[in-house]
Amino acid sequence: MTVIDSNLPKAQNAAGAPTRSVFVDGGSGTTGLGIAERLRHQPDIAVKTIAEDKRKDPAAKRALMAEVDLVILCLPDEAAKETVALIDGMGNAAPKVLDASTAFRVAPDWAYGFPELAPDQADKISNARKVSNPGCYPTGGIALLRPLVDAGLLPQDYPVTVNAVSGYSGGGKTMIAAYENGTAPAFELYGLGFEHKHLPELQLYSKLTRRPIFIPSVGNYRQGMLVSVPLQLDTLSGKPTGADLQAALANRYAGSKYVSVMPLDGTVAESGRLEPEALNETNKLELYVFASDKHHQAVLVARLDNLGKGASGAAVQNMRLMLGLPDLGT
Ligand SMILES: NC(=O)C1=CN([C@@H]2O[C@H](COP(=O)(O)OP(=O)(O)OC[C@H]3O[C@@H](n4cnc5c(N)ncnc54)[C@H](OP(=O)(O)O)[C@@H]3O)[C@@H](O)[C@H]2O)C=CC1
Ligand SMILES: CC(=O)N[C@@H](CCC(=O)OP(=O)(O)O)C(=O)O
Repeated sequence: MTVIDSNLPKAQNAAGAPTRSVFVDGGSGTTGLGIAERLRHQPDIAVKTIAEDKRKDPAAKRALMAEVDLVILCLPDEAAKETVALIDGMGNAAPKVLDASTAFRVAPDWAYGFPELAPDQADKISNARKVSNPGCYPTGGIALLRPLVDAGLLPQDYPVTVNAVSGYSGGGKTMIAAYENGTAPAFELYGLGFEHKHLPELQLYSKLTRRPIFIPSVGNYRQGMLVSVPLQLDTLSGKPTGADLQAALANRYAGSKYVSVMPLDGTVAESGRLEPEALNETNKLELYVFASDKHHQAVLVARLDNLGKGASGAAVQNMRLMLGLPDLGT
C-alpha cells in the first residue's frame, strides 16, 4: 500500500523548491475572495482553480482535490458537508481540509482553528487533517472568556451574556446585496430565538457549563465587529478588579503575533468609546477591559475584522500551520 505523507507537497515548482497547492471551494464568495486576495501575496502557495461551469460539479471537484495539498471550504454548511464526504471517500489521495462553515466546529474529530485558544492549539492544527475555521463572533467571545475561566476568575457556570455588532459583510453575498441596494435596516438585533449557530462553539471552547445568552446585531457598515461581555465583578468570588482581568488576559496572550491585550488606562479606555472598523483588512484581534472599581463593574470587549481574524485572515493563518509553512503575517 502506498502511504502518502501529507506533510510532503504533492507538487514541486520549476526550480524544485516545494510549492504547496490549495483549492478554495466557494472561492467566488465573500470569504473565498478574501482568502484569494491574501494568497496573492504568498509566492509559496499555488492556488488551483476550477472552471466556472464546473464549480458545483462533484466529479470535477474530486479530480482537482486529488492534485492539491489542502482544500479550503468557503461554502454554506450543506455544501461543505457534501465536499467533506467527497474528501472522506478519496483514501490516500485526500487533501487536508480547512472548513470555514459552521458544519464541523464542535465535531470531535476536527481541530478548532483558533491557534491562540491554548498553548498547544497551534500544534494541534498543524497535525490535524481536518480543521474548522472559527466563527467571527466566537473568535472574539472565546478569546475574552477562555483565559478567565482557565485562570479561575470566572466560574464555568457563570451566567455569561455576549453582545456583539458586525458589519453586513458577515452575512455573505445575500446580506451585502440587501445593504448595498438599500433594502436592509440601518441597524438590527437578531438571534433573538436563543439558537444562533455560533452558540455551541462559543460555549464549548470557552469551557462554560451554562449556555451563554448571545445577542448579535448588524449595522449599516461593511465590515468590522465588536464582541462584548458585561460582568458584575462583586458577583465573582474574590471580587476581582478590572486590573486582575486585564492581567489574566495579558498573561495568556503575551508574545502573541495577532492578539493584543490593550492597557487598562490607555486612551481608548479613558475615552470610554470603541468603534468597530479600526482593524479592517488585518488579522488582528484587540482585547479591552473597561472597568469601574467604584461600581464593581466591567465590560470585556474584543475588536476584530469579521472578514480578517473572523474569517479569511484566520483561514490563511491556519492554512500555513496545516501546510507546515512559516507565518508571513496575513
Ligand atoms: N462572511 C463572513 O464574515 C464569514 C463567513 N463564514 C462562513 O463561510 C462560508 C461562506 O460564507 P460567505 O463567503 O460569507 O458566503 P457567500 O454567500 O458570500 O459565498 C458562498 C459561495 O459559495 C458558493 N457555493 C454555494 N454552494 C456551492 C457548491 N455546492 N459548490 C461550490 N460553490 C458553492 C456560492 O456560489 P453561488 O452564489 O453561485 O451559489 C458563493 O459563491 C459560510 O459557511 C459562512 O457561514 C465564516 C466566517 C465569517
Ligand atoms: C452579520 C451576520 O449575519 N453574521 C453571520 C455570522 C458570520 C460568520 O461568522 O459566519 P460563520 O458562522 O459561518 O463563521 C451570522 O450571524 O450568521
